[in-house]
Amino acid sequence: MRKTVKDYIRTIVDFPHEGILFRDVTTLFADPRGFRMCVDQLLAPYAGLRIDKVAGLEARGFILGGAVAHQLSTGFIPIRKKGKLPGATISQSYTLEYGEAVVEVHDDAMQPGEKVLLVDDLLATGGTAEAGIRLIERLGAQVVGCAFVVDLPDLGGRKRLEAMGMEVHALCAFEGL
Ligand SMILES: O=P(O)(O)OC[C@H]1O[C@H](OP(=O)(O)OP(=O)(O)O)[C@H](O)[C@@H]1O
Ligand SMILES: Nc1ncnc2[nH]cnc12
Repeated sequence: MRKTVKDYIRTIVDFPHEGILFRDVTTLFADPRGFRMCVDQLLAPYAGLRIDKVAGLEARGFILGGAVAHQLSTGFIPIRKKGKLPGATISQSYTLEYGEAVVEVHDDAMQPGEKVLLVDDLLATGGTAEAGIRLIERLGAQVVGCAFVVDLPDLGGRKRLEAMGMEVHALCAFEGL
């Protein structure tokens, strides 16, 4: 039987903490057929739509977002952890399992009215993606979709983003944490 995207994803038990099943996409990215399938499936719903920019969330969203932007012939915008971008930025804080984190984008990375596709490898609580969406919207651009390889539905991220009016696309789901 032909392998699906999900078949290429490796699960590491107890990383980074005991009790966590870490869904490791490096094995998907390392396989030429797997990586191509994954990028093709991520962008398929958006073929024919106007997309001005693809935004990727650090770090694994950069690998996917760059490939998707290349395929769609758009620019790529990195949304980075605090302190990494060299130009003037706007910042958005979000909640992690323990404490808070901050993501940033260059304040001239998008223009008002531009249509942006947000890409990341995995949707868990949705905190990271929500922070990315808020940054894009604060620049006056519009998020036309949020595309992920993996959804962890038990952590509620999809519901959280859909409650914000977002269109969420994920290639596969893993039940449990
Ligand atoms: O939906 P959430 O609960 O916000 O979790 C999802 C985020 O967590 C992971 O990144 P991580 O924060 O581990 O950063 P990294 O990619 O830099 O390792 C993943 O790549 C997503 O960006
Ligand atoms: N279970 C998980 N596997 C990989 N990345 C994650 N980010 C948050 N939860 C994760």
